[in-house]
Amino acid sequence: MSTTTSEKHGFQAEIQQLLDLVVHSLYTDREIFLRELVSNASDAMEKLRHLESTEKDIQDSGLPLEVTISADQEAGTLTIQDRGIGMTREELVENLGTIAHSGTKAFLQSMKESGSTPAGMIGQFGVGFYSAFMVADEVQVFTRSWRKDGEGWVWISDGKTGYEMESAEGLERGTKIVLKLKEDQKEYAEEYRIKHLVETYSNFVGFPVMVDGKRVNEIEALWLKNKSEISEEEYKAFYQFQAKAFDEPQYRLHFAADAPISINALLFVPSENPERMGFGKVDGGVALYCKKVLIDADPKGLLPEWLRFMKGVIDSADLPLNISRESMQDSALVRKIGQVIVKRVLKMFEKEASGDPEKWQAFYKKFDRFFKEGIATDFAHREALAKLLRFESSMTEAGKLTGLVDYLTRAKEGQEVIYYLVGSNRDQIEASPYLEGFRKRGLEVVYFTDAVDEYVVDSLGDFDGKKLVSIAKSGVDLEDAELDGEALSEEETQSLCEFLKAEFGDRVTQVAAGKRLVDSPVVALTPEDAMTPQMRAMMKAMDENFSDEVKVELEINPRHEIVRKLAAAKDAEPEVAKLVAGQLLDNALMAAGLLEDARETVKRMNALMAKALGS
Ligand SMILES: Nc1ncnc2c1ncn2[C@@H]1O[C@H](COP(=O)(O)OP(=O)(O)OP(=O)(O)O)[C@@H](O)[C@H]1O
Repeated sequence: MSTTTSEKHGFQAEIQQLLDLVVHSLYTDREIFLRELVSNASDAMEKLRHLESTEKDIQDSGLPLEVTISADQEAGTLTIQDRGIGMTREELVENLGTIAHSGTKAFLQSMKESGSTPAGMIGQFGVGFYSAFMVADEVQVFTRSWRKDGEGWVWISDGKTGYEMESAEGLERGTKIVLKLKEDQKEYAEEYRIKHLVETYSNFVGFPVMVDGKRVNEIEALWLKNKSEISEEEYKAFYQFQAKAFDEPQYRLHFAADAPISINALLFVPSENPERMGFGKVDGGVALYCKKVLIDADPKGLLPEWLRFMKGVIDSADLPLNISRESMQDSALVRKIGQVIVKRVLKMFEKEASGDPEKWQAFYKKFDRFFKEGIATDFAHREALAKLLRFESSMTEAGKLTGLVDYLTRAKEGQEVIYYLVGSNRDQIEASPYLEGFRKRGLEVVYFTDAVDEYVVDSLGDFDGKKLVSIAKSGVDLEDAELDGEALSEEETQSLCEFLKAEFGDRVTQVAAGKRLVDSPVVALTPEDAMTPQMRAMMKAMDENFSDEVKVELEINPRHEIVRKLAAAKDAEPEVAKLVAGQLLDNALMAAGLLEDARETVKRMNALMAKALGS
């Protein structure tokens, strides 16, 4: 190379400001400079590829389109070369000496006015090329345009006040950027470091990236390809590479959208849930790209927390490459992308769940907690998530699951609510007296057996306009049913209830006859505004000083033999009647999981046994 002319240029005031910011404020993320330079190189070659279809006269048209990176540890330099469109003299001045990006100008202006440097905002604008000055104290740009008549140029700057330009002979088409690394940034002249950075940030760049003669980026950006061109094997290999996984993906979502935002997404659902295997909360596994260049491997605020089990890639050409990790969460565009993705994912789940219910059930049994968490935390998608819930019910076989949509198709005409019961397992629920009246009337009851279910139902409240109603609570209205056996008269019932209420005092809020029971004499109901037994158990587990008097509503079955005999005994044998009454209440509390102190119960049982034996 022999130089002919030399010109000195001062940077535009904004560039100086920008450089100052980049060099002094972005120091924590210095390594991104390579991503920026490789991305510029790739853009320049992409542009050339476009030109090739329209222009005949292209300088050095046979050159291979690749990025070549070479490090010279002795000299302390790093060189990034591409075979893209290059730049003419005018383009050099325009592109590397002035700021075209209007957002950047506005940002700098607002910062000047406020007089501060909000750290979280810095990365929002394009630092691009200038990030080279984070690691280099001199940058040389050798470039030759694709236009045949142009000559080569070199642009040199220390990134402080301005730059020098000279014409340069003997250059081939494209751009070569030589970084003279700062004394404390020499690590970037080490081959392994550079390789690692390319693998991290530029793995899917659409041109070969060569580091010291070897291609580093081997993986194709599968998400940008047509579905029909991708085999199952390729999908699986990509998933395992991207998610660092060994299992088979369970479900897959691959789509492209142009409006309102450009999105290419390839997402996977793994087959194992590590959280269930005791690994603690997993990190998000969906990475955000802009035109094949990684922006953030785990972008906060893109997808809701409950989707953290998803893996894959979202690529949006509309994103600014330099959006910072901190500003991600505040970005309206990122939020919008997230909304589009969640909608699509939910739709995919719904389709898969109805298309192959068996597969969905098997998957759901492992991943249910995520969907439940979603219901409790993601208000906007609550209803869609509720459709995906699965559970056993009084109409399923043990071990088989059903959903709320199916529940409603089986509901009786005029049934305006969804009945459920919380318990620790199916057997315990089925043995409880609560179910009797519902079974008798053919009303389906959902069994919620997971510790978090009660909380989930509380968050959900209703589904498809139908309220979710616990059958262990008071205030459930049932129609009359044909029941066998004679019942107490209304007056007899009334008088027995009064007797029992007087006997129990404040332990019960009310004693009344009801329609829920068939085979049991009494049942304890949780008053509508009171804590449920499950909540109580949880509170007690969390706080040893927790104390709150148990209060229930007692429902009696006026057809039950014990109840009928008790009605007679309360006048004839008041002493026995009192013992029986006390025992009935304790039995009901036991069935409800609410008997907290059994000392009185045991004493009473002993007295009853003594009576039964005639002593
Ligand atoms: N390797 C290159 N070959 C050709 N032109 C380049 C090259 N690198 C940079 N340029 C030109 O310089 C301009 C400024 O680059 P810079 O990286 O600062 O911003 P950008 O690429 O436009 O935006 P951003 O990096 O924020 O996405 C580019 O738009 C491009 O025209």
